[in-house]
Amino acid sequence: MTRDLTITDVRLTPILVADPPLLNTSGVHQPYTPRLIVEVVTADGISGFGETYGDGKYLELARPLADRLIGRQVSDLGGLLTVADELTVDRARVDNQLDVGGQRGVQTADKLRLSVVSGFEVACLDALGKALGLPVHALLGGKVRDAVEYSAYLFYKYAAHPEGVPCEKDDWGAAVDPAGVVEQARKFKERYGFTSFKLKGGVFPPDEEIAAVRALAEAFPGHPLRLDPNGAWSVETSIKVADALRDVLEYLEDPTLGTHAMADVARRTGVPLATNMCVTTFAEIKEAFTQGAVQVVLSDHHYWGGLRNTQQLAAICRAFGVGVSMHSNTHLGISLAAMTHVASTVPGLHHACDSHYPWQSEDVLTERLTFEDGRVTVSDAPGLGVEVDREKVEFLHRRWLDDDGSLRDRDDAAAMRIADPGWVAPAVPRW
Ligand SMILES: O=C([O-])C(=O)C[C@H](O)[C@@H](O)C(=O)[O-]
Ligand SMILES: [Mg+2]
Repeated sequence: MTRDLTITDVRLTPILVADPPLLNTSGVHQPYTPRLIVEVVTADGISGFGETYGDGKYLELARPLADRLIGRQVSDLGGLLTVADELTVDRARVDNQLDVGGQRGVQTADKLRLSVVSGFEVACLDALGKALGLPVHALLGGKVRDAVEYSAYLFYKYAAHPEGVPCEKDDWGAAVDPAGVVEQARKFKERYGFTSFKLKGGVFPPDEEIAAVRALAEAFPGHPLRLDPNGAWSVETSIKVADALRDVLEYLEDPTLGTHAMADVARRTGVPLATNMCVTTFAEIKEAFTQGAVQVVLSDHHYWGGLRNTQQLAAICRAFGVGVSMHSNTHLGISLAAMTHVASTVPGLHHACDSHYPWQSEDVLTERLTFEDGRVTVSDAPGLGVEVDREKVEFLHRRWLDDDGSLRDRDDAAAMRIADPGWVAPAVPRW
């Protein structure tokens, strides 16, 4: 049967989703965080869904991109990138700006455009797959594994958001010391079967974080462990931590900022370094790889510009003998499905991928995706293989509409100031 793949409508729905009080080097997560749900509709009435960052700077590019897609084909993924390239980015959004509290380095117009287009690319692939009766992994060339392994993403965490702040409750408890971190890891293992553990560091002085990783190693012997302080340490501190943990770390993630500093640490410790900060664009690859600055690149289809770019990144990594895995920010089930499809197509995925999904008690799917033995099964249903619940989207959109603007742009430092009014995101390196 011939299908009409013409895009006739693109619906953009900004939402706010519950987020627990997770600590990182800039502060703490706010009780609700913005995401954007992208729905692409074809002439045949098929809807495809994607999600991406929902902060204002992304929304202001998403609308003009949506308008320019009407009349194009959902299958025209190359053209989608070309259209996105033409979007004008407000200079104030990029001049001297950091993204996600600096976790992706300096903001650029290209990074902004790629982050927006990623949600549209996934939506187009979902619609195309549904139209053709093919899963997204088949559109990407086919899966090479039936399930994708994820790691437990451990965070230092307060028991609750500050008294009086509207929020959803969670049952994870506090984790502000080694015993709390081990307890959290136990829950992750019990609930989802994860066997790799990543601790988000850069929160407490390095000796305390070394003690937490040691406690994990003792509680879970032989399990791959990672520590990620988001560049909070100097080269000398990074070397000290690497030396203290070399026998238990699978890798150290972004201990310090910048290619030269990372290369110095890698050279002087021999501990593998992973990154989602020093290599975040194709342009940064050459220098980082030739200097030996990173041994594992953590791709994130949201900011690399989609699933096809993620595959290209993986191919480049393979050519250089550099490992590849996946980074994650707060995301919902649409993105977990997208991550799982693309990860299923990447040969040589030797490290469990990151995912924040277990931290999200709310979702826009009729049925949440599940982890079995730490793995998500790759769906063979058409498109992403997930169904979006419009009532849930509407509920979370209503929350976004009702917000006075204070939660519409992620600000971990502002959230920290509610508990600690003098807080400013520390300059890095902090230690
Ligand atoms: O470096 C990383 O893995 C991240 O950037 C993940 C998240 O952004 C995490 O640090 C967070 O949300 O606080
Ligand atoms: Mg990281």
